[in-house]
Amino acid sequence: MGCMYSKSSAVDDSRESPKDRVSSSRRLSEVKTSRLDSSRRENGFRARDKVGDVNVMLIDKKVNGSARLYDDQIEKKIDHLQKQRRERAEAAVVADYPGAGRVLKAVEGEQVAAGWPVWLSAVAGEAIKGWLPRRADTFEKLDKIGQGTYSSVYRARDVINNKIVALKRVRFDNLDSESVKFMAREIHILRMLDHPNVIKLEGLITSRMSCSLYLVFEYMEHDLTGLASRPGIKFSEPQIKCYMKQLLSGLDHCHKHGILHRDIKGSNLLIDNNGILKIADFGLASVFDPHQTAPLTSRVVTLWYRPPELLLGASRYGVEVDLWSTGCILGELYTGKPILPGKTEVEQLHKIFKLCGSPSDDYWRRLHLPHAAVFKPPQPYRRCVADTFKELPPAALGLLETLISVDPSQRGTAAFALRSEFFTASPLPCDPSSLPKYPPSKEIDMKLREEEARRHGAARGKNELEKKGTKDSRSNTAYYPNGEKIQVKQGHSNSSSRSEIFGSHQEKTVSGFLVAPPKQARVSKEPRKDYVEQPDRASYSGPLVPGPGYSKAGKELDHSVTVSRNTNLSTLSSLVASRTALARDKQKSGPLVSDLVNQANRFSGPIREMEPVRKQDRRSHVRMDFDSRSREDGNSSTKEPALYGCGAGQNKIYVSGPLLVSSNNVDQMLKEHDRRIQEYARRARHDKARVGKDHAQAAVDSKLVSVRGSG
Ligand SMILES: Nc1ncnc2c1ncn2[C@@H]1O[C@H](COP(=O)(O)OP(=O)(O)OP(=O)(O)O)[C@@H](O)[C@H]1O
Repeated sequence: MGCMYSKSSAVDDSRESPKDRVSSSRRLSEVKTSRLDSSRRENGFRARDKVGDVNVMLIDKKVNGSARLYDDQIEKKIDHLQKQRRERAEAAVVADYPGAGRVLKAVEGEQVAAGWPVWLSAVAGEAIKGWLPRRADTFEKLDKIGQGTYSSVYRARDVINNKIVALKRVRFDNLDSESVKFMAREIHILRMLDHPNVIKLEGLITSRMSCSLYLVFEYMEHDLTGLASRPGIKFSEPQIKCYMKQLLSGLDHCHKHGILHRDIKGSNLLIDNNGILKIADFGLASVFDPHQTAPLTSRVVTLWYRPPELLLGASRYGVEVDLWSTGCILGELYTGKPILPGKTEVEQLHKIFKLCGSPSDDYWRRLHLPHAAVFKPPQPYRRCVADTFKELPPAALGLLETLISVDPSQRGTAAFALRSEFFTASPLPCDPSSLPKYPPSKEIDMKLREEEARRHGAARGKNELEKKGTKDSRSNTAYYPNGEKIQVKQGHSNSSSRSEIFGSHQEKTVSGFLVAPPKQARVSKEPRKDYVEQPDRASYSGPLVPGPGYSKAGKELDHSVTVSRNTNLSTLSSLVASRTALARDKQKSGPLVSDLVNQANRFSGPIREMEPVRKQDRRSHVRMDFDSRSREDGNSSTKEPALYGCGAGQNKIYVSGPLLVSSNNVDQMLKEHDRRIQEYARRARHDKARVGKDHAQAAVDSKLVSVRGSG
């Protein structure tokens, strides 16, 4: 039953009163009002009709021209619409990350009672379902063993189970549900997989009040990049087969469970002391849709391992993307160096076409690739895989030919590869347990070796500066854009974490972890021998060594950086490296070609969203394209040293940001940039979602108006 109300005075508006309502005016004192929460309803009031004992809604007549009454029917309608909207939002979460999404409120309550933080349970209840969080003080952090773009990884002792584990601290913003969902997807996918060649997630460390999360993994002593870059290591054919067999078995398991890894590369293939290889880092993994209904992003897979269709912008793809990367690993294991080390997406594609032949007309017709018009080479390239890899045993070449087919449909499957002659022809794969035992070796160790060598280089540069009267020899010198010198602390990329870990002998660190006893800390403080052995290898870019191609697709930066000639570009993300090289090149060979710039900029795709960063780009441009290939083709071996060779002693890095930092910190700086770009992207997504919500709200509002009108 409804009555007329006015906020300011009694109003009789018979136009608005259906017959079944009592159309008498009512005094405001007869209703208990509360302002509706949303600003979009700033003129609306939720109210309780004390007389009729029903929920009503008041719209302030000052704005709407007349006082309106909405009876409990309309209130129900609002509730219903709001509920629908909530359900749709929840369904969207589940569709995005099937299984990783929300759980029923009751389950959420149970999870929070069990110690999970609300922000996690509310967004990713499904991913943590059935698990209890582990407490930080049941682990003793030992040392930092890995630094990913999204994470830091530590070796730690699980004091309850008395075993060594790896703790991955994932970087995300717990107040941003998109960011939490992204992280939850990794957890959810890891929980779906159970195979000896896939890393096992053993638990999660967090607490109700915590805003961070650690993933607990079985500990793996090596990664393939670190292992392969160790001085003196050359894998035998049975060993290569052994690693390849394990990689393909793990992949086969992922693919059979509908998971695409989308970042297969050496540093993500972990190896333990028993020679067991496990695929790790599912941060970019995705649930694979065999019917290809939902488009996927093409900005995945680290550049050197990225298949041509992704470089061309494909958004419908499947297991073949992982098989391409696997082919690159196979070639690399045999040749001892990356087979397609492009510095930019354009150059990457060019290298692929030069090696694998340019795609057929049928390919372009069938695949409808977004960037086809721009990157279709004007003249065809002949495939020369067999010539290039003629030293490879025939069975290995056969498998390589299949895996790096330009046409994704020719790459087969992991199961198919496992049945290939490569694994049945002599010599057979060796048993993992027969593999040699190596001292711990990780990509990070290799980076430390590089850094050490860079410091040597910096010291040489410093001597030159000292000759010119520069005094400070202990701190790195950095410059403001105006050329003013600033001092920055001598930085080791791990220094803060190391001091956190080793610097205190208190029982627990601030983060709640136990710390290693002093004795161990002392031992660990000693520089690890393998970090510094053969520092002259630092510029070595041999097998599975991270370089520009190791930057993840979504993490490529697009801002202006000029690096001195003796900065090791292998540590820069691809776009930065290319721009760096080009800026150098520009100094040497005059102006850039603007149409190539436009072409390259068109190719940068979604990064456009990050206008704040891109605005700084204008000064440097990507120069590589198919027109430049003639220069490169003609003299590729001499051109690259010209771009990337080590010149004499400049130690400054010019960045378009506020600070100019020295080369020792470039990794950290780029990582920070990467992080910020991720942040921008996340915010953009978040804003988009908010706009979506606003639209939904507007739809509700308009429905209300029409209900009101018809009422
Ligand atoms: N279970 C583990 N045992 C030992 N080391 C590990 C383990 N997991 C990861 N690491 C080390 O930490 C590094 C970073 O981990 P991971 O690749 O999972 O993080 P990420 O942030 O996704 O990194 P990336 O930017 O390379 O993708 C790895 O290259 C590896 O060396």
